[in-house]
Amino acid sequence: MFRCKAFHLAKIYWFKWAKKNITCVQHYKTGQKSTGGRLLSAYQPMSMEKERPSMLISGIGGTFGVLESHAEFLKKHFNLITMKELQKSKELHEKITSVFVLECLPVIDQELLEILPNLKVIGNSGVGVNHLNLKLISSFGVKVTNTPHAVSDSTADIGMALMLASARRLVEGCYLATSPDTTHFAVNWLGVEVSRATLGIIGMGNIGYKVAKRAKAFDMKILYHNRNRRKEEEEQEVGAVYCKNIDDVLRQSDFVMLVVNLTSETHNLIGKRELELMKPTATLINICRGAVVDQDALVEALQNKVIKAAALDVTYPEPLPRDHLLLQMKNVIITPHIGTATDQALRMMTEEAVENILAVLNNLPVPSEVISK
Ligand SMILES: O=C(O)[C@H](O)CO
Repeated sequence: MFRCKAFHLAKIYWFKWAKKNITCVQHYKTGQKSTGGRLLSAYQPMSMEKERPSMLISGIGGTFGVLESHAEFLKKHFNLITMKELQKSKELHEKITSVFVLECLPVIDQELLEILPNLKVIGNSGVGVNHLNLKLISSFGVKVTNTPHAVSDSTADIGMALMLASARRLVEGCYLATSPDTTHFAVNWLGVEVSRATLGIIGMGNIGYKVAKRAKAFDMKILYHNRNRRKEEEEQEVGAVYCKNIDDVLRQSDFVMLVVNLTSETHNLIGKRELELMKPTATLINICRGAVVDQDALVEALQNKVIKAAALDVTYPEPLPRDHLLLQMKNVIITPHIGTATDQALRMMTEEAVENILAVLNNLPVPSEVISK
C-alpha cells in the first residue's frame, strides 16, 4: 500500500519535472509533438556540449550490426563502440555504461559483465529476453530493458499472414503457379476459410491482443489463455473468451497461435499430449520462440495427421538444419523469424530501447524494465 502510494507520488513528481524541463517531444509512433509525453528522450539528441555516454553495440552485419539509419539515430545519443573495438582497447571497458543488444543475440556472458565495471543497463531491442541470463545480469547490479510496444504490430501481422497463408495454401500455390509443369494448375485446389473459424491465442500480451484485434475483423471466434485474465472491457473490445485451462483452447480451436514468452514454464509447452488434444483439422502457428514447441512431437503429429498443418516463424534452432523433416513437409510453412523485420518496427525498437537506456542512465522511471523473477 505504502509502496503503491510512494510510486504514485514519484510518478506525479516526475511528470511535473518533465513538464518543466522538457520543452517539446515527439511521440515515437504517431510523430505527434507534445510536452511531457511518455517517451521523452527518444527524439531529444543529447546536448552536444556533454560527452555522449559510451554504448557497446552488438548486432548482425554492417559496422554496428544494425541498419545504418538506426545506427545514425543511436549515434545522436551515444558514442557507439563495437565488440571488436572493445576487444582491442582495455581503456574502453571503463567507459561503457550501456549495451544495445539486437533482438535475440546471446552476447552477454559473465566474462563480458566482469570487464565492464560501469555497466548500468542492457537495452534489448526486442521483447523476448530468453537469450539473456537475467539472474546473472542482475547479480552485477545491471538492469535489463526490452521493447514490448514497438514489436507488437509487426509481429501480429506475421501471425495473421502465416494463418492466412496456411489456410489458403499460399506457398504451395506459389510453387504451382511458377512451376514449368502447368498440368496440375489449380486442380483439386481447396483451402479453408479463416472467417468464422475459431482462433485460440495462447499468450495474450501486447502481441496476442493485437492478433485478436485483427482476427475480430475477420469475424473469427476468439478463445484465449493467459497467465492473467484480461480486463472485461478488453475482452469485449475484441470479442475474446478467456479459458482458464489451456486444454480447452487446444480442443476447440481451428487455429492455435502461440504468443508466449519463452521461460522455464513455457519451454516445450506444446508437446505430444497437447498436440493430441488439438483437432485433426487444426493448424498450429508459432510466432514466439521455437522452444515453446517440442519439435520432434510436432513432426510426428504432422506425419501422423494428428493435426493438419503448422506455420512457424520461429524454430529451434534457427535456421533449421537443411535436412530437417519440417523443411520437407508440404503442410508446413516456415519463415526465418521475421516478426519484427520491418523498417518501422526496427526504428521503433531502436527508439524504445534508447528511451529505456537513457531513463536508466538518468535515474528516471524506466518505461520497460524486465525484472528477473
Ligand atoms: O522478441 C522479439 O521482439 C522478436 O522475436 C525479435 O527477436
